[in-house]
Amino acid sequence: MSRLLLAQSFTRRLGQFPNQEQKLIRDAVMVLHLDVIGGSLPRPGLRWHGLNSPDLYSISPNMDLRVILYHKGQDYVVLYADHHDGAYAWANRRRLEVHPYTGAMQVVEVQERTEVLTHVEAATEERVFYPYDAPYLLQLGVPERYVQTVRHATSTNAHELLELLPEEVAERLLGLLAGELVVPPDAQQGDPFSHPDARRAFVVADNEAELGAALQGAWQDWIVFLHPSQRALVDRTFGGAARVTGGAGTGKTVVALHRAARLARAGQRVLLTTYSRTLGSHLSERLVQLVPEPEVRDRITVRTVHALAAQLAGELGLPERQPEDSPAQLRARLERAAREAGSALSPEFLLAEWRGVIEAQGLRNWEAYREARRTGRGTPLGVRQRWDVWQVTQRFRQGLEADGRFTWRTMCDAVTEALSGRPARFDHVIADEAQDLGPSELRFLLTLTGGGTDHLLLAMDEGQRIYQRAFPMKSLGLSFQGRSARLRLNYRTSRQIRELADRLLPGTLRDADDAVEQRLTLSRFQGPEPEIAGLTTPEEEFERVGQWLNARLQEGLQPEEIAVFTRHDPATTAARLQALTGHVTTVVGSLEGSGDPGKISVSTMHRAKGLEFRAVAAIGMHDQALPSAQRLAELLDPGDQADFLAQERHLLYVAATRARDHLLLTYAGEPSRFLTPLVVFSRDKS
Ligand SMILES: Nc1ncnc2c1ncn2[C@@H]1O[C@H](COP(=O)(O)OP(=O)(O)OP(=O)(O)O)[C@@H](O)[C@H]1O
Repeated sequence: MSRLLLAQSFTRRLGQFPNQEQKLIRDAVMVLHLDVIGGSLPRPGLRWHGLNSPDLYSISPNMDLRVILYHKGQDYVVLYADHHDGAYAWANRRRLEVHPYTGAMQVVEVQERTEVLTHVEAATEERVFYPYDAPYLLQLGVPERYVQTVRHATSTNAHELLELLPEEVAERLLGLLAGELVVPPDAQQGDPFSHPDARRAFVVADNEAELGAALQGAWQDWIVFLHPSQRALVDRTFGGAARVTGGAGTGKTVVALHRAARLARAGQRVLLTTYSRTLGSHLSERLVQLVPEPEVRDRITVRTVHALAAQLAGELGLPERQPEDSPAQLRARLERAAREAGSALSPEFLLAEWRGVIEAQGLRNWEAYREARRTGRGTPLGVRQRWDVWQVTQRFRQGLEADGRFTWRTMCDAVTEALSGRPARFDHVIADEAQDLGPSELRFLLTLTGGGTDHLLLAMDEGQRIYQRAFPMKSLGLSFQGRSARLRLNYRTSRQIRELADRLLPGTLRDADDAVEQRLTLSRFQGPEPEIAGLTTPEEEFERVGQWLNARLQEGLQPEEIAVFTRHDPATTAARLQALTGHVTTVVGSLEGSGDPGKISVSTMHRAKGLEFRAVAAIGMHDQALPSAQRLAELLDPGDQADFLAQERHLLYVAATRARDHLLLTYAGEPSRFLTPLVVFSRDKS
């Protein structure tokens, strides 16, 4: 029986047409579906037409539009749509081939670049894949016609070559570049479209309703076309706590969502959690799209760690208290406690000791603190000084309790204690942005599950740690040996923006457990070069950002597709930009209204986490603001300073990688020290 499949290259392209053209294309595909399923040939009105490339055909929704199809035997695959010339140019460069080893159907790009790459082989340059023999590369899914080209690729052209290859193959080769052992996928006989590699690129439209939904845009890429390495993480039984890592935009949140959905469909109780409120609401919205069945969604609780701790504190009957967690509030309290205890220790030092050692390790008595390891703290402390710290922090703790207050971590600790010995609340906990969860939060999450198989999955990126000092997970008894995977394909950010942002971080990151990660990633599309603008005065800087925003809007971007981030004071930034551009409406602070039609989002860089926009401007990136000079001046301990600087650097990485197509970074006066190497990089490039 005949069947109709849709390729990701088609669904992705369809969304880019204006509504009227989308409708024409949709109608033509629906008609084709009727004919195909009915067992007849495409009706003459579709103007079915064979092309030069083997097994490729076109149909014509009107005089100009063309839909490109593959047809062989019983299979019809809708591959692409475009205006006349664009469609045929696309088809001329494409072949659909069953891979001779894996058995998966692949869309292979054939074009002059392949030949160019074979010839640019410079005698002096190392050929990065040369150590791997042709049969192994073939087993990895490299299309046969590319095997020799891959073997001759050099470090200069390897990335360009990877962009031409099917995504799953590119990701495996990136793994080789990162020095990993890459296991070939299973070879599969039979239906070439059902191989896991092919399910990345093609989906069968089983019935008319499903096809209709797909064509209306309900089949979003991240819902339907999971990448094989994402799917493997969604489906895998880990047999213990597991971790998925990956740079910004590599689909960690998507994996977390799909895994939650899969487990809930199997009848399990799942907690899907994260640190920040903005990401929490983003997760809820996406879950509704991914899981239409309310009875399945009911088994998934989406809540931030702190909101859940507060809710459980209420349910468990713990004394009612209010959060008090801002550094300024806590410093003021510590200052008071030090005065009362007659201690000369600075509030800043005490706060770092409280946060980084006492709270972090959940220390409840003097003996434990006296013996505690103070990893990462720069100033050594003798017993006498430790006693001094302990006296002050105990006073501080009692003061908080007496005033009916809690810090979020003491709240998590209290709930963890109250939960001990009670039945597990969830079968699985999946935590996104887990690099920002501290030991108290993780201990709390661990007590929520019964510790069964797959009880915990952490999705995280060391390079985006902006709140939390790194700490060894093994101190909580967590090890991810053999249960850790890294995602390498960036779906969000253009190559140009990612390359710039990647320069903010070292190529290799080491976490507090001494696990080393190569950060190599690959973007799937290209875009305009990001801009860095150095101005003389803040007025000129605002002027420049205003012009840039206007230009984006004139290009056709919707205001809700644009965001402006700033280190401090988004309210003022929003007001000034609105006054300058006239038509900009602002959403300030919490970003809760982000994505509202007609509004450009303006927020702090901290609130940017987990979000994405087509265009992003980061304003005020001068050296007094980033790193925050005021906060830096308060830190006396070298360990605290190093931590703070790393977090501020990560903040710029987070802000820059929210952008999909357009990025502008501006400063007036002296550029941020983190920006300087990027300025040099962009200058060299242009
Ligand atoms: N398999 C896929 N196919 C197409 N798009 C995808 C796929 N997986 C993820 N995406 C898209 O890529 C973007 C980034 O995904 P996601 O937010 O999951 O990444 P992330 O690794 O959690 O990013 P960050 O760490 O920066 O928050 C999203 O727009 C998502 O829809």
